[in-house]
Amino acid sequence: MWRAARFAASRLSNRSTRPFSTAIPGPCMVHKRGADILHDPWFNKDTGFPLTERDRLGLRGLLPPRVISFEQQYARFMESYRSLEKNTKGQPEGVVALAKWRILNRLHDRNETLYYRALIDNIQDFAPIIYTPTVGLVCQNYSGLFRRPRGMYFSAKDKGEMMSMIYNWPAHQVDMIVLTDGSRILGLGDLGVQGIGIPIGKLDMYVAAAGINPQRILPVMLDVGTNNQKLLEDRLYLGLRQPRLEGEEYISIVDEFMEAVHTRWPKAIVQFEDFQMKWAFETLQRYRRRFCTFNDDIQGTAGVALAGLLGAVRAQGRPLSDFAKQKIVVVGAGSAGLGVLNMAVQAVARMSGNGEAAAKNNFFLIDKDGLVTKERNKIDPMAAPFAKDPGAIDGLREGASLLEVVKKVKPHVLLGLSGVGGVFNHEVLKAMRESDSAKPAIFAMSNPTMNAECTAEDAFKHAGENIVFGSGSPFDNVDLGNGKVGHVNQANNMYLFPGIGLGALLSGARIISDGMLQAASECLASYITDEDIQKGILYPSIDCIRNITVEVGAAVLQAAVAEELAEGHCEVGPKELMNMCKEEIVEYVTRSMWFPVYSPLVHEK
Ligand SMILES: NC(=O)C1=CN([C@@H]2O[C@H](COP(=O)(O)OP(=O)(O)OC[C@H]3O[C@@H](n4cnc5c(N)ncnc54)[C@H](O)[C@@H]3O)[C@@H](O)[C@H]2O)C=CC1
Ligand SMILES: CC(=O)C(=O)O
Ligand SMILES: [Mg+2]
Repeated sequence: MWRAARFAASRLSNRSTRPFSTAIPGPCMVHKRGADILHDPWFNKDTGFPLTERDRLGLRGLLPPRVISFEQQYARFMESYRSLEKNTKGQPEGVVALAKWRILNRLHDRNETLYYRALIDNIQDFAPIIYTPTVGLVCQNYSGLFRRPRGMYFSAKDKGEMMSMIYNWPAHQVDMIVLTDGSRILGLGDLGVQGIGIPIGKLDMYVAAAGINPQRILPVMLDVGTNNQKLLEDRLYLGLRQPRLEGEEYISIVDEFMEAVHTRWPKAIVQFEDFQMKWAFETLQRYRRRFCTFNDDIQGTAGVALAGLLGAVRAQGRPLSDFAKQKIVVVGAGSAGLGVLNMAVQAVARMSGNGEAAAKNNFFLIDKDGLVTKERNKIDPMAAPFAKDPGAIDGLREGASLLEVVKKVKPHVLLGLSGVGGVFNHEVLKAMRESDSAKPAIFAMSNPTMNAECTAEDAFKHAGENIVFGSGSPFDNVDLGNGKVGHVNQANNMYLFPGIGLGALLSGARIISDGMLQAASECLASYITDEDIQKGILYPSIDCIRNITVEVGAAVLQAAVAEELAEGHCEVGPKELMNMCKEEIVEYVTRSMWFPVYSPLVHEK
C-alpha cells in the first residue's frame, strides 16, 4: 500500500536544480509598447532588452544604452541582497526580515522574470522571507507597507458586481487562485484585508516549486470585514471597517465569487487558505464536488503531517504497518489538527483493515480546554468523532491538561497545530522522555516562529537527543555537541500544495478527490531514503522542492487518471494521459513547468 523507500533511491539521481537554460525560449505576445512595457513586471527586462527589441517595441532612448545580460542582472541583484544582509547584521530580527522582504518585493514589482529566477535559485534563503515566518510580519504591517496592489480584492460592498469585476483582471487565462478571507492568518488570528500577503506568498511558492506561469496566478482577498478591534481603529487600515459578515450574508459572498471565477475561467483551481475553522470546513464541503478546489490548511497539511508520521514510524526501525500501533497526541482541534486526524485515522483504518472506529483508539485530541472527551459540553461536531470515552485511559478525565495526557499516554508522537507558542513547555517536553517510542516524534507545526509549540533547541534539550523533530516554520539544526546534529525538518504544507495544484491542473480534473490527495501524501512519504530517515530527516530539503513537486504532481495526475476524473489540459487530452506510463507522466509534468528566462517579446495589436 505505502510504497516506502523502495523508489527513493531512483529519485535521488533526479534532483539537481536546473541550471541557466541554454534553450532558445519561444516568443511572448505583448499588447503594449514603450514605457508601458517597462512598467509591466510581467514583460519588463530592465536593462536586459536587446537593441533590436528596443527598436521593435518603441523602447529606444527609454533605457541607458548598454545592454546587460540576464546573468549579470541576476548577479547584481544578489550582490545588493548580500550587502543588505551584511549591513543589517546585528539589527533586530524583525527589522532585518522586513528589509529583506522590501528588496525582494521591489524586484517582484519591477521585473518578475528576474524575481522568480532569484527565488528559484535561492529558495532556501528566500522562502523564509516570502513565506513563513516573514510573511506573517508583512501581513501584520500590510497597511503601512502597502505601495502597489497585487492580486484582486472583492469586498462585501461588491455584492452583485463580482461577475463583471472578474473581467478587470488583465490576464486572459488564470490557472491557479489562492483565496483567503483573512480570518485566521497563520497563528496570528484575524488580520482582515492584510491577510492578502498569504495568497501572494503561497502563489510565489506555486511559481517557484510547481512552475506555474506567474501570468496565470491570481491571489485573492475576500474582504467581509474584520473582528480585529485594533485594525478597525487603525486609521491606516485598508480594509472594510465593519465587523465580519456571518451566516447567509457571508456565504452568499463566497458563492458569488466562486461563480464569477468559474464563469470566466472554468478550469481554474481555487485553493482556500487561512479561513477560520467553521468556514474552512463549510466551504470545503460546499464546493469540493462542484469545483476544482481544496483547502490547504485542512487537506494539504494533513498530507504533509501523515508523511511525517509515517517517517517517524520508519525512524523507529519499524515496518509501516506499525503505524496503527502508534499513540499520537494532537494538540489543536482546528481546521489543521482535525484535517490531520481525519487523514491519519483513514490511513490507519486502511492499513489495519479494522475500520475507522478502531483506528481512532490511539489518537488523543487536545484543544484550549484540554483533552476532548464525550463528556464535553457543546462539542464541535467536527471534533466529536475523535472525543475519547472518559476514563478510556485510567485517570484521564474531560479537560485533562496536555502534561497529564503526555504523562499517562506516553505517546509516540506529539503533534502541535494549536497556534500557541511555547505550549510544549519544558515539563511537557521532559515528559516525552518517558514515551513508549525509542525515537519519539515532536512536531511543532504552528506558524509563524513565535507561535511554534516549542523551539527546536528546547525540544532536543528537554525531550532528549533521540527525538525526531519537525516545525512549521524553519529553525536551524541543533548542535548536540560531539559532532552530533539534531536535524530540524520543516513540516509545512509547502511540500504538497504546489504538487496538488500542478497535478490537478495538468490532469484537467473536475474535482480534487481524496484519492488524489492520498497519492500526494504517499509520494512525499516515499521520497526519503532509509539512510536519511535514520538521521532524523523526514522531509527533503527545500532546495529540491521543484523536483519533489514534479513527483507529487505526477502522482496526483496519475491518481486523477486512475479515478477517471482527468479531462486533459490544453493539447493533451484524457486519452493521451491514460496512455502515458509513469515516466512519461513525470516527463510531461516537468516539460509543462514554467521557468524564468527572457522570452523575445512580439508586439501584437
Ligand atoms: N505547518 C503547516 O503546514 C501548517 C500549520 N498551521 C498552523 O496551525 C495553527 C492552527 O491552525 P488552525 O487549525 O487553522 O487554527 P484554528 O484556530 O482552527 O485551531 C486552533 C486550535 O488550537 C486550540 N488551542 C488554542 N489554544 C490551545 C492551547 N493552549 N492548548 C491546546 N490547544 C489550544 C483551539 O482550541 C483550536 O482547536 C496555526 O498556527 C497555523 O499557522 C496550519 C496549517 C498548516
Ligand atoms: C502553512 C500554513 O498554511 C499555515 O500556517 O496556515
Ligand atoms: Mg495556511
